[in-house]
Amino acid sequence: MTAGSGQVYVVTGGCGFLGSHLVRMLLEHEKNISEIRVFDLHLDESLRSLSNNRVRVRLISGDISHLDDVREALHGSHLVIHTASLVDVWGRVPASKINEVNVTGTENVLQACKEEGVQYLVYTSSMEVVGPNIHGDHFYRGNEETEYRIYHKEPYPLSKAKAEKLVLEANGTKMKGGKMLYTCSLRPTGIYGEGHELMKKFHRQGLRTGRCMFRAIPPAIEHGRVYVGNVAWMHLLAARQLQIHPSTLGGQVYFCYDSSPYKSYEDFNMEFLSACGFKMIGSRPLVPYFLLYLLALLNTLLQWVLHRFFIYAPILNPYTLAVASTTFTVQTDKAEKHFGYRPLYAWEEAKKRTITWIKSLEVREKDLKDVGAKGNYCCN
Ligand SMILES: NC(=O)C1=CN([C@@H]2O[C@H](COP(=O)(O)OP(=O)(O)OC[C@H]3O[C@@H](n4cnc5c(N)ncnc54)[C@H](O)[C@@H]3O)[C@@H](O)[C@H]2O)C=CC1
Ligand SMILES: CC(C)[C@@H](O)CC[C@@H](C)[C@H]1CC[C@H]2[C@@H]3[C@H](O)CC4=CC(=O)CC[C@]4(C)[C@H]3CC[C@]12C
Repeated sequence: MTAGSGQVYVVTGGCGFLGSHLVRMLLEHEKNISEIRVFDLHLDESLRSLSNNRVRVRLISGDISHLDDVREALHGSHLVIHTASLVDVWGRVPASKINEVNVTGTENVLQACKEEGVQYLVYTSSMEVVGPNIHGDHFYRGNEETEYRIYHKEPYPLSKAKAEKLVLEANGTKMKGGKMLYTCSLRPTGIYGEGHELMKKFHRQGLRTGRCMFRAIPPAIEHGRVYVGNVAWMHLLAARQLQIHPSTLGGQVYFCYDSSPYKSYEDFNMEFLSACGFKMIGSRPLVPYFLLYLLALLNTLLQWVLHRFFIYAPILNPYTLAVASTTFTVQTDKAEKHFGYRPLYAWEEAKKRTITWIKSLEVREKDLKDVGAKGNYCCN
């Protein structure tokens, strides 16, 4: 296929953790495309060099909350994978901003699809549109049909739920020229893998405490996790099959899953960190839940007191504690039944890749320290 004869895909948020894996996945495994438009507010120039003689990677700087930016990016494209989002459960950004990006941004993508005649939209939703809720209702090995007491108060899950609803309601919309808009929504559980910012934070924290991690959550609390490469693979397959079987995938939601083991969030992270010399202190939580909750409340108070001076957004707050303390795991094969999804990466491969990446962080930290030390020496 000569360059230019294939389809044009748009990946919103394509410079992010999932987005960048998705761009690489499309380049490697999608033969029907000639251009990948990477639409993002913060461009990663290294993606531009991924272009090859078959596929052009075109970086487009823009704000998803600005309709004109989105319209321009989608003009002439064939399909959109919409992953751009403000992923914040720590109070780093105001609720209004989260809503502006995650909800208004999604409205803009839908509006631009209709105006530009883009027929296919795959939306990156989240497990959070379901739960866990803050009442501690466990979601144990649930699927897309499992009844659950959905209760949202936090801006992020609220915004993802609103956005997903808009996407699903837009499925079947008639567009100019008699074309139809087809949409589907993918719900990853906690994504892990190369480039995961939160894992970097846990790793840095652990380095500061002599590679000791202190257990805060009972090991029996399971949290669903899915490898970023498999999430990207599922997006690619959903995008491909939405075009071939729009009546099957259109208007549907699919949890993203693979063979990653069911473990507590902390124990799952230790699958990688223990290979880097870290150890978990405590076979059960070192402090009682009420003390953790008081600490979480204190963090919220400090965030409020300090917010005029700087953004204080620690990992632990009442919401993250509630989520971490409530089982949420999925067991489903809906994506396999509907569009033949099977994980591209087995657990052992996903684990190996993630460990290799974390070890590369250590090399980088050491190099930075060495440069710092030399730098200090030179300045003495
Ligand atoms: N990280 C996780 O564990 C999970 C993430 N998700 C979803 O996956 C998607 C990707 O998440 P991550 O890769 O983790 O986040 P990320 O923060 O690494 O990537 C999001 C991207 O969106 C871009 N973006 C933010 N605001 C924008 C705006 N106004 N205009 C244009 N681009 C903008 C950011 O620059 C970033 O590149 C999101 O939709 C998130 O809700 C779902 C489940 C779990
Ligand atoms: C400090 C300890 C209590 C520690 O165990 C806290 C872990 C906590 C920061 C994470 C536990 C569960 C995570 C969330 C979950 O994976 C679902 C998510 C889906 C998304 O779409 C975005 C990220 C997140 C909200 C994720 C965030 C981090 C946790 C709350």
